[in-house]
Amino acid sequence: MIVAEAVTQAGGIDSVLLDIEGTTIPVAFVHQVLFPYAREALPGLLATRGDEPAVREAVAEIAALVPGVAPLAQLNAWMDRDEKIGPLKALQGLAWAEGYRTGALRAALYPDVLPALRRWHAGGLRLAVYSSGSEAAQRLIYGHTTEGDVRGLFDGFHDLRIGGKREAESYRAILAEAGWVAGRTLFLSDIVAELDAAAAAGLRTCQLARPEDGTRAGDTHPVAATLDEVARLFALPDTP
Ligand SMILES: CSCCC(=O)C(=O)COP(=O)(O)O
Ligand SMILES: [Mg+2]
Repeated sequence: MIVAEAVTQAGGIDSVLLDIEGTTIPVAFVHQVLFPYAREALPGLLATRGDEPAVREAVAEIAALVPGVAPLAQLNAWMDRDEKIGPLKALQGLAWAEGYRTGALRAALYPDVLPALRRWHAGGLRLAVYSSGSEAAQRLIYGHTTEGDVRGLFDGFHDLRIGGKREAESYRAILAEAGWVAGRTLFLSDIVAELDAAAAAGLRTCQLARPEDGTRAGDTHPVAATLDEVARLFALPDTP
């Protein structure tokens, strides 16, 4: 755990980019609630909503990526391997929209997340999301938390259309789009490969290793178990 390095880098951060799964939302919620819900809903969605532009576009993308394979078979194969692929993420987002609409789905963030994000936002930090989940899915999650609609905390929502989370170029593109400065932006994620890519683009980084998720702490980035710990390590606003 590189605590000393974080302490020497404290201060000077004005923007925070946040991963979702394993960072603001429990891995269990994504894997035991969201993913099974989408897996069950996708056959019906493909069968009944194939004329909708978003569905047509995703199906065409699947055909371009894996010609000759039935879309549902390919989606199931990707879900089996938890692949982060644009058309799968787009269709999962459409499936979840129905779940949030009916009330079957509601996003339970880790308990430390909303208090910390509210303090950071009130303290003047700019916040944005970068997740493999589609932008629509990100807005659904933060629009339907157990504490209501908190989308207003965020300035931006970035997904795989800007590039993969393990590629430095994606972080450069996000900074360019947001007008943020790399050295004053902190990226939070549970995945070391994502943090490595962000660090290669010049961002500051901190790994969230949540005990309840069994996340293994790496040894190349500062590590925190909660957003309160992140705030202490990086001297973010209104640290409790
Ligand atoms: C937008 S919520 C669903 C998250 C998701 O589909 C996923 O694959 C997790 O990706 P993340 O980049 O947030 O770890
Ligand atoms: Mg994650």
